[in-house]
Order: sequence, then C-alpha cells, then structure tokens
Amino acid sequence: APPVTALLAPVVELSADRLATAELVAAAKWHSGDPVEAPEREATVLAEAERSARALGGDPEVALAVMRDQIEANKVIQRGRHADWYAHPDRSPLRPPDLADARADLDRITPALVGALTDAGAGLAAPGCEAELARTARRVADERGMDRPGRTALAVSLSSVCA
Ligand SMILES: C=C(O[C@@H]1C=C(C(=O)O)C=C[C@H]1O)C(=O)O
Repeated sequence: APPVTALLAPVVELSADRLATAELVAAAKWHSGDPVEAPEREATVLAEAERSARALGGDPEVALAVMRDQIEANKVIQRGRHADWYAHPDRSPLRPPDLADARADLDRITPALVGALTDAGAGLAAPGCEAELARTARRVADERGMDRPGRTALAVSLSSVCA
C-alpha cells in the first residue's frame, strides 16, 4: 500500500471512534430533551482542536475544518436516531447514558485526531489521498460492521481531510 495509507488509517479509525459516541449522545439527549445541536459545546470542541493543533505544530485551519465535519457527522447520526425513536418508540433506549461520559470520550478523541492529522502532514496533499481515504474508510466500516447511515456519516466526517 502507498505510504499515505498508513498515515490515513489513524485518522479514519479515530473518526469512526468519534462517530461511535453519537449513539450515546443521542440517547442522553432523548431522555433529557436537550437539542442535538449544542453551539457552546461545539465552540469548546473547536477551540480545543485549534489549541491542540498549535501545540503539536500542526495546521490549525486543517484541524478546524476537519473537526467541523466531525461535529456535523455526529449530528447526522444523532438526528437519525431521534427520527428512528420517534417512529419506533419501542426501539428507544430504556436507560439514559450520561452525556458527560460521552463528552469525556470525545475530549480524549479530539486531540488524538488532531495529532493523527498533524502526523499525516503533507500526505494529506498527496495525489492519492482521496482514493486511499475512501478505501480506508470502506475497510474500517467493513471491520466495524457499520450500517449505511454510519458509512455516510463517516464520509461526511472525512470530507475535508485531503487537501
Ligand atoms: C456530541 C454532541 O452533539 C453535537 C456534536 C458535537 C460534537 O461532535 O462534538 C458537539 C456539540 C453538539 O452540537 C454534544 O452535544 O456533545
């Protein structure tokens, strides 16, 4: 495989990890009645990503663009779950997970993802980046048994990774 593949794998794995939190976040908000969109929290996440990028010597603009897509993808999954649970209340989660726990997970993933983007560096501008990114996303989605909406959200989350 081309060298860019090894650099993209952690970016894709961490994006899938991040997306996996959306189910818990959706369930927490389903019970609390909080809206999917939390603008203040988004601002905090983006500020953390920018800070991490600077601390690691990465590109803050890349980190911000990718994290905006990550947040969008997370909301896509949350909205999908809520729509599903409105239509089929019997599928809705019985016990509410703790939103703070899910956010603690997200707070561990964000700097790791910014680190992976920083490590990928110039590889993100390599000619094969988009093709390798798509291939890696398919592999990770297959390995994790991700469903169609999950695969779409993963693609959304990765849309600004390659330059
Ligand atoms: C994940 C959450 O839902 C949304 C997505 C966010 C994210 O992906 O970091 C942040 C805020 C919310 O708009 C959350 O509220 O924590």
